[in-house]
Amino acid sequence: MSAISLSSVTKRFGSSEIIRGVDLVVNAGERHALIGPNGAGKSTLFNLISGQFRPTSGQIFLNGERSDREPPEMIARRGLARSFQITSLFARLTVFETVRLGVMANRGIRFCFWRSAVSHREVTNDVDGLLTDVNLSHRANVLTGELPYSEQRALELAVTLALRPEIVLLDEPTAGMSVEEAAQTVALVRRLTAGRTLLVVEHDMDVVFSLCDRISVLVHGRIIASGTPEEIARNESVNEAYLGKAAH
Ligand SMILES: Nc1ncnc2c1ncn2[C@@H]1O[C@H](COP(=O)(O)OP(=O)(O)OP(=O)(O)O)[C@@H](O)[C@H]1O
Repeated sequence: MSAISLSSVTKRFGSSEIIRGVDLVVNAGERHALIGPNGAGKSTLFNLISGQFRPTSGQIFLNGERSDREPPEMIARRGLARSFQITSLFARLTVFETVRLGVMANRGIRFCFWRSAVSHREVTNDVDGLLTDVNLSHRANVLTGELPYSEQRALELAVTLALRPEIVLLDEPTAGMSVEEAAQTVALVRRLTAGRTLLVVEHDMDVVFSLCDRISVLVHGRIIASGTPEEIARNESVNEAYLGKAAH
């Protein structure tokens, strides 16, 4: 069963075709990396899957059902969450308050929060659980803007997971991190995405090859290969178009 499936998807901005006929399948429960050079269209593809953009042509399916005509809120309700760089938005909120916004949004989406009186305790328990999951319990009362960078990214993960998604889209979760921080983040992402489907854009090939079950390579708006890390590592056109250069 595919969690995400794209069929002949294109996206134009004015006269430039950025996504040029993408077929992509992300199986339910797998961790799938989307890699490719700068400007290949990876963020655009994320925006198409999460409903921020509509394809110019082609079709997108989530869990087998067409999704490309639906707005982002509807797609979130279908169980897809993507990470956002939220920490600059909520710099004056504490870590606890920031995660609570995510929990409240999720309850609003799923349980008609405005109608049912959900107890303060339930929300607090959810927030505490998420903070424990991302190892930020000890930071609950710190202002978001004062967290060190890697903890800001962990906080984004907590807010993304507050939506209790089946499908998670992460955009460069280890960008700007030291080797040690990146390794910790990989362990965290691995643990927190167990039992879910993950599609991740990532430039660090160590992260990609250690975290993901399958990899798709996007070059100039086209998927030039999809396969296991081993298949991708020995694919000649991938090495020519991307990995060789990345290694270089
Ligand atoms: N809203 C837009 N309007 C016009 N052009 C856009 C828009 N969004 C993206 N593009 C163009 O699409 C191309 C692909 O951009 P995109 O950000 O998707 O690439 P990327 O693979 O994510 O790159 P990077 O790895 O550098 O983040 C770029 O040339 C960009 O300028």
